[in-house]
Amino acid sequence: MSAPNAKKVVTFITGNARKLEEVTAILGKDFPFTIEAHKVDLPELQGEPREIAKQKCLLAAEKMDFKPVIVEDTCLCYNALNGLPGPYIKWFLDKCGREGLYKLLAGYEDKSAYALCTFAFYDPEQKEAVIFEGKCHGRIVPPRGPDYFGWDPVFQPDGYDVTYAEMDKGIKNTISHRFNALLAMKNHFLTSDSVNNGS
Ligand SMILES: O=c1[nH]c(=O)c2ncn([C@@H]3O[C@H](COP(=O)(O)OP(=O)(O)OP(=O)(O)O)[C@@H](O)[C@H]3O)c2[nH]1
Ligand SMILES: [Mg+2]
Repeated sequence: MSAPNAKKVVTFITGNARKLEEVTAILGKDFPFTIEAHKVDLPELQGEPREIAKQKCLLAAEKMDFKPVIVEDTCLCYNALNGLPGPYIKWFLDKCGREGLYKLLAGYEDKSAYALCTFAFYDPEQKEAVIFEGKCHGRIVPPRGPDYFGWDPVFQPDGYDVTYAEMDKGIKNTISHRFNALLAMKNHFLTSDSVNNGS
């Protein structure tokens, strides 16, 4: 049995170590759950971002015997392409590389884009996935900065003259799509009865 004031545990299911690093850094200590990570490569689903996150979350919950889990799905959306590559950015990055992600927009003047992060939390009491979204607007530029994380070198957030890859991690983690989605999730839990009652 856990101590009365022990934090509940929620498992973050992801196959991506970089995501986990950022989530841990952003949530810090003032999150009402203890985050445990579990590495599972979940299927890359098709469709609209919210529906993908919801289905991904239900698959993850099933694997974890319907305990509380969170998953996250990230999109990189080009305005000139009506939101594509969007949820398919993982394959575009894999097949075209970072330079290719920039060259995709060669025929378009509009280089604007947004990064979209969608978290889904499986709530065992409600038996449903609750969705939290966060965005960061910017534009697609020729790759600059270290190749540490995915498409970070080609995304330059609005208001900055450096890419995600060039900026200090501490700055990225206070303006990013992931930060904004986690802020929404954190606010939900800080006002949620089930967490505050310790039930
Ligand atoms: O430069 C980046 N900065 C970011 O902040 C970021 N967040 C995600 N990604 C990449 O975008 C694709 C999303 O696909 P994705 O959401 O399915 O992730 P994934 O399959 O790697 O992990 P997961 O699905 O097991 O959680 C994958 O290629 C990720 O590496 C990022 N790249
Ligand atoms: Mg994935």
